[in-house]
Amino acid sequence: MSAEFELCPGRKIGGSNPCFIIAEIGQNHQGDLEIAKKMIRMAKDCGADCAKFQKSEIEHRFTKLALERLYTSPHAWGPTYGAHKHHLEFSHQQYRELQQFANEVGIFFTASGMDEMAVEFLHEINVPFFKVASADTNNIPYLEKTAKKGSSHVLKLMFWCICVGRPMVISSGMQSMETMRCVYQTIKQHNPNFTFLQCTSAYPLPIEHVNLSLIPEFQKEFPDIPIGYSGHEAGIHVSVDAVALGAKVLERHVTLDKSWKGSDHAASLEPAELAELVKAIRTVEMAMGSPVKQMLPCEASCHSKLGKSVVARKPLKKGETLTLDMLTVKVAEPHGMRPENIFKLVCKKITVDLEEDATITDAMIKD
Ligand SMILES: CC(=O)N[C@H](C=O)[C@@H](O)[C@H](O)[C@H](O)COP(=O)(O)O
Ligand SMILES: C=C(OP(=O)(O)O)C(=O)O
Repeated sequence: MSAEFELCPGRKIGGSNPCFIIAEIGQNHQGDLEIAKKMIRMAKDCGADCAKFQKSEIEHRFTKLALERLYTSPHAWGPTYGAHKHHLEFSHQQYRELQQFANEVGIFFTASGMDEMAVEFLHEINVPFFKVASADTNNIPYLEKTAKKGSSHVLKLMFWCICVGRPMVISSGMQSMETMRCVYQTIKQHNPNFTFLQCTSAYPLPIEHVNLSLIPEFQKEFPDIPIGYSGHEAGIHVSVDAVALGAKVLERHVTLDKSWKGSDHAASLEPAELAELVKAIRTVEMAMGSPVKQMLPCEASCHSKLGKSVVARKPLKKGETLTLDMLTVKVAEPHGMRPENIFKLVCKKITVDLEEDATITDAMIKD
């Protein structure tokens, strides 16, 4: 069972807690605040736990030349990458409005801080946890500063004031396991509460590069943190499988319409798919059930109709010493000794006369 911690007020992840589902609105709002609000409401209506955005302080995230780069993609919102990114970026005031809206709707609200200044802002508005996008996962100075950020959960004990780090959800796209080990060591020094998400950063992600088997591998490498999955493949099935393999956090891009302009829409889930995904995850979690193998009360009726017992293969005389060829296994009436115990009867004495097919019970046996 993986470690658990409180990711958002009153909501733990890891252990046997339900998978925490993040609806990644990202930049699928097209730069339109009203669409962003519709998407927050949609995420809530579909049963997601959290609505997430991507916050950049553009001049801190990109170099001048990167912003001046021509962006000729059909998904471009401007002639240069800078113009494109500015079109998609909400202001601080707009973020506060979205946060307030999410609060009213009743869904957790956060964003990936796409640079250190963005993290400062998210800290200021008191998001419940920091999401580290894959592109920053090997940005060690950023990780150190982010991990050190105190949270609103400040415990005041007499003269002591203990700051518990704001939890972190860290994606692993474009990274190696060696880098992830270094990330683990970096974060762990400052913040005990974090999770790694298996992620491959391709949009849409070809199924052969999903590598779900990395979920148990991550869990082996880092047994004391919960592991999750950030998926960019089309459809919902792989994400449900990720949960069956132990993902305790699941992040998927969401959209109001996959055909819209924008790099992420094609690999995103429309509302009906998100609702189906949430339902399927809750179903598979229930189906994962218990690791203890035993006959369950719900199997009693099947067992009573078709469960087998040890019976006499031929007529037996009171006092006879049993050998294996005197016994067989059948669906019998009444039920008797369980078949797995048949070998224990060999060399024991039968204390009653029995007809062929008669059920053998414990009470009929003597050493
Ligand atoms: C790696 C990373 O940050 N990926 C993000 C999260 O998955 C994406 O949402 C990008 O922001 C998006 O694909 C960028 O698209 P464009 O370049 O058209 O603005
Ligand atoms: C890029 C992001 O996520 P991921 O790396 O998980 O795709 C993000 O959270 O902005």
